[in-house]
Parts: sequence; structure tokens; C-alpha cells
Amino acid sequence: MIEKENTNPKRLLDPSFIGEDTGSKKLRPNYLNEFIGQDNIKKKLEVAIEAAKIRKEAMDHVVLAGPPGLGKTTLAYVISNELGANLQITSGPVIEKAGDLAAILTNLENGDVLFIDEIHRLNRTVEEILYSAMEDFQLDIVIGKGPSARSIRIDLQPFTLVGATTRLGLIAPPLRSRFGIILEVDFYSPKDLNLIIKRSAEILNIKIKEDASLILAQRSRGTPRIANRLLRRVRDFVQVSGKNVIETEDVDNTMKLLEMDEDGLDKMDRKILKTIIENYEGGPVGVNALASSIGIEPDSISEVYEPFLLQAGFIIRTPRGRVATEKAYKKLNYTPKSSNQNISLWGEFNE
Ligand SMILES: Nc1ncnc2c1ncn2[C@@H]1O[C@H](COP(=O)(O)OP(=O)(O)OP(=O)(O)O)[C@@H](O)[C@H]1O
Ligand SMILES: [Mg+2]
Repeated sequence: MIEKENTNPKRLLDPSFIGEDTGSKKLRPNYLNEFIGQDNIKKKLEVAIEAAKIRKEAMDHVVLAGPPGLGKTTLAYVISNELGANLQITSGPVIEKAGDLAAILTNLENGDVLFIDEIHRLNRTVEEILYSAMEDFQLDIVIGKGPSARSIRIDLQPFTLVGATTRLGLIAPPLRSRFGIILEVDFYSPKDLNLIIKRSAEILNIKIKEDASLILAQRSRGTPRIANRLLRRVRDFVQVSGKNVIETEDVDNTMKLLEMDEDGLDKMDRKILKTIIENYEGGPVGVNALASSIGIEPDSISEVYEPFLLQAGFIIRTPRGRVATEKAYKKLNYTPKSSNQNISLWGEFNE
């Protein structure tokens, strides 16, 4: 029987669940100098923004790619704030018809930033409208049907498209090639997360000891959204017990309550690793088989859980599927598979 457990998208550690973020807009950095980490991205943006300002032109189109909760939407706000431009926000699945996008584009003013979240989920006919809009700031629309159909061209105001995606590989090449700047947002180091937590604590008006903040940072799966969410949970915990400073034991107790371990893995992460090890002898296992064994959607494995498990070295991806690493075996107290595991993987790559 397929076990349906913990599939609630509101899972505390699910970096793709943003419900709680909406109430804490104040934690979101507004300008580049408040945005912590991702130095490479900041440098590239700084140059692009400066150049656009000097030329008094719209900035190059940007695509921001990376796992949920790492700051893509935040960067879209930062870009528009730095440019002093209006920001229009929409998302791929919301734009159903070409006409919907045409309406959005014709309403843009000179220099506006248009943010399309989940841009890999635009449908084909809508996407094609974007090509000439991005390239020449022109809209080619066909009016009417059959022999009387005619194509008209509408000039648009120069604008900057900022697209965000959790799946860069799913953006079709013609669209991808029209972005001047492709930025891949990466997981944050504990050091950067520590700074983010301290900044958020200050905004939330709670004190946190340095060692407590560091532990929290280590358990936040490299993800600011999770760091902020955990901080708020620990804050609840501390304030309920009548204190006003977060100490390491408060972090520990909260983590225990949330069934999170010292690597930031929760029940679902451990279940994924356990399933690979127990049901598939450590893998390789395809994402669909794995998802159905666990009873969750394949997409939530590949978009929500897997990126961190890969980054933290608990699984690796091979052409034939996911493989649990020695680190995963040790974590769950299984005896690691023989050391020729790696050798057989190379075999697969060469096939
Ligand atoms: N570099 C950063 N410095 C400080 N806080 C950050 C940073 N990046 C993200 N955050 C915080 O993390 C939260 C989540 O970021 P954001 O909503 O931008 O993620 P996202 O990449 O758009 O996620 P999704 O793919 O789910 O849309 C923000 O509300 C913000 O408070
Ligand atoms: Mg977002």
C-alpha cells in the first residue's frame, strides 16, 4: 500500500511553501546592500544596473534560477528598487492566453520591470509572444481567423523582463537565449545564513546568541526562507517560556519538536533516503518509482527535497536515477554498501 504521509504542502521545512512569508515582508531585503550572500550575482547585477542607468535604457532581461526560498523573488524586487522602476508581477501558469500577456506588455511603461515567476510554466503560444517583445520591444499579433486573418505589429515601451524558475532546464532554448543575464542562485553557506538570521532577529525584535544563531544557520538547509521560518518558531518557543534571548538549548528544543536533525533533515528527507536504501538497495532509482513508493508527487522530490539532499551529499544523480551515498547510509545507521559503488557508477556514465 502506498503510504500517504506528510504530503501537506504546508510542511514547515518545505522551502516552496511561502504562505508565512507574506506576513513578513519586512524581512525581505529591498536593496542590493541589504541582500546577504550570492556575491557573484550581486556583482553582475550591480554592473548591469549601473550600465542601464548610465545609458538611460531598460536593463537587459534577467533569468533567476534555483531551488525555492533562495531569494529569486526578493532579487526581482531588489532589481526594480535599484533601477527606481515600477515592478509588475505575474507568473507563468496565470497567463493562460496570448492576449493576457499582450495586455500586460502593452500596459508597461518605459523602463518598467516585468517579473514572471515560474517562467518555465508558460504555455507555448504565450511564450512565443515574448520572443519579439523581448528582442525588439514589439508585439506581433494575429487578428481574426482563416483567410481574413492579418498580423499587426504594436510597439512596446522598453522594459526589463525578470523571469524566475526552479527548473532552468525546462526553459525552451529560444526563450532562454533572449535573456542577456542568466543568474543561478545557489544554496547559502552557514556563514551567510548566520548573517541573515541575525538581521531577521533584529527586525523581529528578538535577541539571539551567536552560537544559537550559528546552529540555526547550520540547520536551515542552505535556505533563507527556512532560516527565517525556523527563527520565528524558536522565537515563539522562547517568548512562550518568558525569555527574550534565544540560546542554543532553545534552538535544540525547537528542532526536536520539529523532528529535525543536526543537518536540517526532517522526517520526509529521512524517509526518502530510507526508501532508496531499503527498497532499492541504495539505488539507482528513478524519481517516479521513488515518488510512488513514498506516496508523493515526483515534482516535489525533484524540486523541493532533492536539491538539498544532492547539495548536502546524501544522494547523487546518475543517468539511471538517484543513488544514496555513504553519508546517507551512515546518517541512518545502515552499513554502507561496498566501496565499489562508485566504480559501478562510472560504468554507467560510460555506457
Ligand atoms: N540574500 C538574502 N538575504 C536576506 N534574506 C533573504 C535573502 N534571500 C532570501 N531571503 C529571505 O527569504 C525569503 C524567501 O525568499 P524568496 O521569496 O525571494 O525566494 P524565492 O527564490 O523566490 O522562492 P520561490 O522559488 O519559492 O518563489 C524572503 O522573504 C526573504 O526574507
Ligand atoms: Mg519566489
